[in-house]
Amino acid sequence: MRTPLIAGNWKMNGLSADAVALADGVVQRVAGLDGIETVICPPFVHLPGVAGRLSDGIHLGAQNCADAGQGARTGEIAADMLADLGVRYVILGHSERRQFYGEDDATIAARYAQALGAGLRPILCVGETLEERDAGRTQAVVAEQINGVIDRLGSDTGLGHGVIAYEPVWAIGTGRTATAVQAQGVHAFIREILGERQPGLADTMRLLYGGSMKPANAADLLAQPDVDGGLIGGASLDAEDFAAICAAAARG
Ligand SMILES: O=C(CO)COP(=O)(O)O
Repeated sequence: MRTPLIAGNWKMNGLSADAVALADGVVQRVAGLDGIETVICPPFVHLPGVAGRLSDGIHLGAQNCADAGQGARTGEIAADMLADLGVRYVILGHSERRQFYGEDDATIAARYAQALGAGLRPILCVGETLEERDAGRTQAVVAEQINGVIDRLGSDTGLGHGVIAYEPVWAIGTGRTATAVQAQGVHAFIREILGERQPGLADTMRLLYGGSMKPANAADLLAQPDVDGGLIGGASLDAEDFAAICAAAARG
């Protein structure tokens, strides 16, 4: 039995007062929901402010962590610094990191290993561009992104207690969502890859869908057998919308 997980990726939004107000709004609406886990991932600088506002079942997440331990890495944040603030999850390999900051499988794997080492739960993001989907390469791209990390982690640790988020790039911030059938198809394929590469995790690892998930389409997506939750961007900036998605996950 996989507990549904709904994670809000606030991306690079909000000043400190906005972050606290949004966290309070989420806690107020989500705290009573049973049977789901909720994560909110504010920008780094708001982590301490938000940490003090959370309640049971609502965890703190970060949007990245460094590919090395503490030391000479200007501008980066080490995984143990995040754990020290009470962070439990960390988003890694988001398509915006891949696209705008050139993160590749090697750096993502190194970040993943750092996160596991600090006791964080990585949320590894994978997904194809529209061009890749149109060229029939969705499965190849997703397999390459997952295997690229597994190969570099080595077999001892593997993906550990991480989570995979399937986020088709063409659905992020576009209002264009993958249909429930499209999402389920890729999620089932990811479970097949896990079955081959990490058999112990194939049934237990949670697979999130991300890309224009909103209250109106959440129930349909979350009803799919291999969709265990969502990674929410735009709708996570509105406490009511985010809570409505959490409620859909709790009902499903
Ligand atoms: O990138 C996302 C979450 O990480 C999805 O963003 P949107 O929900 O705004 O499409």
